[in-house]
Amino acid sequence: MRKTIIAGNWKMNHQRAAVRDTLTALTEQIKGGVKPEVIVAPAFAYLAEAVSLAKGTNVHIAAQNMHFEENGAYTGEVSPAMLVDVGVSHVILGHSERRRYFNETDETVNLKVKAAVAHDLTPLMCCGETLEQRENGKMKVWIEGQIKAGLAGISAADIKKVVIAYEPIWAIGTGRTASAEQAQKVCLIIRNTLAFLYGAAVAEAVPVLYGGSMNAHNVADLTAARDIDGGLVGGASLKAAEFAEIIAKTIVK
Ligand SMILES: O=C[C@H](O)COP(=O)(O)O
Repeated sequence: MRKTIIAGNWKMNHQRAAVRDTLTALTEQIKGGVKPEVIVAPAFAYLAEAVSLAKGTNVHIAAQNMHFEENGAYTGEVSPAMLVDVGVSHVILGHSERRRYFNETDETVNLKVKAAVAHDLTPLMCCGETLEQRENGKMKVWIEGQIKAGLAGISAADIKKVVIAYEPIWAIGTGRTASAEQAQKVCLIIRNTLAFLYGAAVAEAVPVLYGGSMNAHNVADLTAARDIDGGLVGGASLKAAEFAEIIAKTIVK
């Protein structure tokens, strides 16, 4: 049975007090009854504090990005070893906002996925198509390409340490969610691509999440779908009560 995961990506939101308040309230609200694995990704500046707040709770802390090199002259960057050093366990890689605003490519995402796995950080590797690609019938080829390129050189043993997040760009922060049927269709394309690369049994073990305007109203529908193993939640993860409701309503299959 593969894991069900709900991850909150706080993006460039929440300063110290809000990080503290939201995490404290969240850990309190999900105490005891949590079924999916819960991950929260605050901004770099607050990772160490978040790790310390989450210690002994059901919440894992993720970074929203990292560099693939160990160290060196890369002003402004953070290495995998630094994340491990502060107690971070997961890292979001290749988010469409990183690809769009910071020139991330499938090649750099691939280097980061390899570096994450080498450091025992669990990568949440993102993929997703634009509305234009979807409307032009290019979604399938695009998604398959992102998965193959992002995972190039990742072994069958290491893919089991990877989480994939499908985030249609047209659904991110727009309030326009993909229907469960649309999201399931793409998550199945992703699983079939994993099966092509690693075999069906391995593909069955890899969690594939959906992200894009997920909220407490649509999470049950989305996570009831066979190949959707949870969510990568943006806006609706910023308030503890709303995020806790999403977690509570997630279907663990
Ligand atoms: O990483 C999270 C996704 O970009 C989804 O964001 P959203 O839930 O605000 O649409």
